[in-house]
Amino acid sequence: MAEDLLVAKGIEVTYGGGGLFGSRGHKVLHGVDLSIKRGETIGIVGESGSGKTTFGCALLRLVNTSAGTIHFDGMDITHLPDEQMRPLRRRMQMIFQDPMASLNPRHSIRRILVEPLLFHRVASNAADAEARVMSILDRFALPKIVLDRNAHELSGGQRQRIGIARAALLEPDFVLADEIVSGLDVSTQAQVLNLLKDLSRELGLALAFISHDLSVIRAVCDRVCVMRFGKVVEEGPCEQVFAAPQSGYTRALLDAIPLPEIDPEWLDRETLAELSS
Ligand SMILES: Nc1ncnc2c1ncn2[C@@H]1O[C@H](COP(=O)(O)OP(=O)(O)OP(=O)(O)O)[C@@H](O)[C@H]1O
Repeated sequence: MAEDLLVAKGIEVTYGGGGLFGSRGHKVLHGVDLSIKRGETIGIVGESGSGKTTFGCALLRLVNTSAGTIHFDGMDITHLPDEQMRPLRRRMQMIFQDPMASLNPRHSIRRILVEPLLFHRVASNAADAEARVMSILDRFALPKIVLDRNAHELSGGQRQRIGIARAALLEPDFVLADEIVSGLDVSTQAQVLNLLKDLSRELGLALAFISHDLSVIRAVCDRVCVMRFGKVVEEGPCEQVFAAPQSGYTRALLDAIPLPEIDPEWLDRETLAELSS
């Protein structure tokens, strides 16, 4: 059985607090436990405000935790100082819902893809970086011309693929994808999800997929973790949770979804080819 890559135990996060009047702040995570194995894809689902993004950010050490522990690849990173976190940053990538917000609008796509490769020393020199970028463009079915464009000159689906390519180029062990397909039309969603699934399989990377859309989670994830009010109310293999949810909240979430927009069938290549022909 694959080993745990990321293990979070008893995570608590409080926003605000302190200040002039000594406010206690707003506690949004109340002891969240989750472990993710190498090569595993886990979906984190729950209504708006349930704490999904906060939890994802806590896993990546992007927000401070007030209690709990986070282990990455066997190392306790809960309070690791920034300079010791830096080499781990390459291995823990995040892909955002709005790629426009994460792709510098003043930089060409070439620069956006090449610079992190040199910064993190994944590529040994500029020529090596360029070669790696070229091969991922092919892999992601992106035309070479996008390299000379800026993010606002691309389509939403292309931008999202660039966001994924930038993360994948760094050869991470863990990728957190936060609502990355919610702004895309259904067939583009399927293409983006397909790419991520393939990458996770090929690179053996662990993928945490935050979505409020249960059909997306069901289409791509091995396991699902259902959150409500900053706690995990249910967690287990997707098939099991979708077929026989144990918590009333999960049942309510499932009952509330309309017929799935993304049929898992859509994720096979032949269907995709049919769609795009
Ligand atoms: N930087 C912040 N400062 C203060 N409160 C915050 C901050 N970020 C999030 N919150 C609050 O924390 C709670 C959880 O927010 P979070 O974004 O983690 O939930 P979510 O489940 O990801 O929601 P959504 O699906 O709408 O993105 C919400 O009440 C939100 O208002």
